[in-house]
Amino acid sequence: MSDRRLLTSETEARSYVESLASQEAWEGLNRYASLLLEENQRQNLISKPSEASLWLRHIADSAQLLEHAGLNAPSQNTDGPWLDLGSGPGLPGLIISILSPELPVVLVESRARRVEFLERCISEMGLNNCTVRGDRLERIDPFHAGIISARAFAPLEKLLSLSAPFSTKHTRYLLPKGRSAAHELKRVKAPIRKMFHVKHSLTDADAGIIVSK
Ligand SMILES: C[S@@+](CC[C@H](N)C(=O)[O-])C[C@H]1O[C@@H](n2cnc3c(N)ncnc32)[C@H](O)[C@@H]1O
Repeated sequence: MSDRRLLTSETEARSYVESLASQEAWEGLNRYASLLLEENQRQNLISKPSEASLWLRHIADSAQLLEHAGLNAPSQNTDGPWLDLGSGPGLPGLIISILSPELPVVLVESRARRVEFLERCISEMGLNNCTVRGDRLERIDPFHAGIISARAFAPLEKLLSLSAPFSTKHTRYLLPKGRSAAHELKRVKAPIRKMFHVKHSLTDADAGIIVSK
């Protein structure tokens, strides 16, 4: 455990994210951080205590998914878009779309005020690769996603069942599950369990990301 990479401060988190970003993306992420903090005064997008560690707790925590996306691997099917379920304020989907402007990203979010915020961010930052579906996932006509992410969306079994119409055998799941990752994976049936493993999170020594093999 001790040799694991771990980000422990806002400064480290910002440097980490900057290392993944082009100049344009870095400016976009800083703009997003301002918009998010401003909007958080009007609606509850992130917890108030986590505002002070926005880059560590939310932005770096989202950005690290790119390390597990396998986007440069020839075997990775990127025919379908990156689909982010229950995006809330755009975590992680909007962060991914800012960092990867060539990658089509679809955000699904059911709450109208959150959808309005996502649409405003997309418009103000000119994110041509990102679209929002403002509805419950269950009501959206299925399409095939290359990658499916979901952060704080639903328990694993429910998440897999809701997202099944959007996945193929090539779809990669990236599911930041906080401190419950290993426990959640243990609780699902063996055939499903074998399709996933848990990667360490860079932002919390006890947190994990459930990733499909
Ligand atoms: C706990 S929040 C997490 C938001 C964000 N992913 C994050 O990490 O901050 C879960 C979000 O999923 C949305 N949501 C819950 N069930 C949904 C569904 N069936 N379809 C679409 N969105 C849903 C909620 O409105 C909420 O914004």
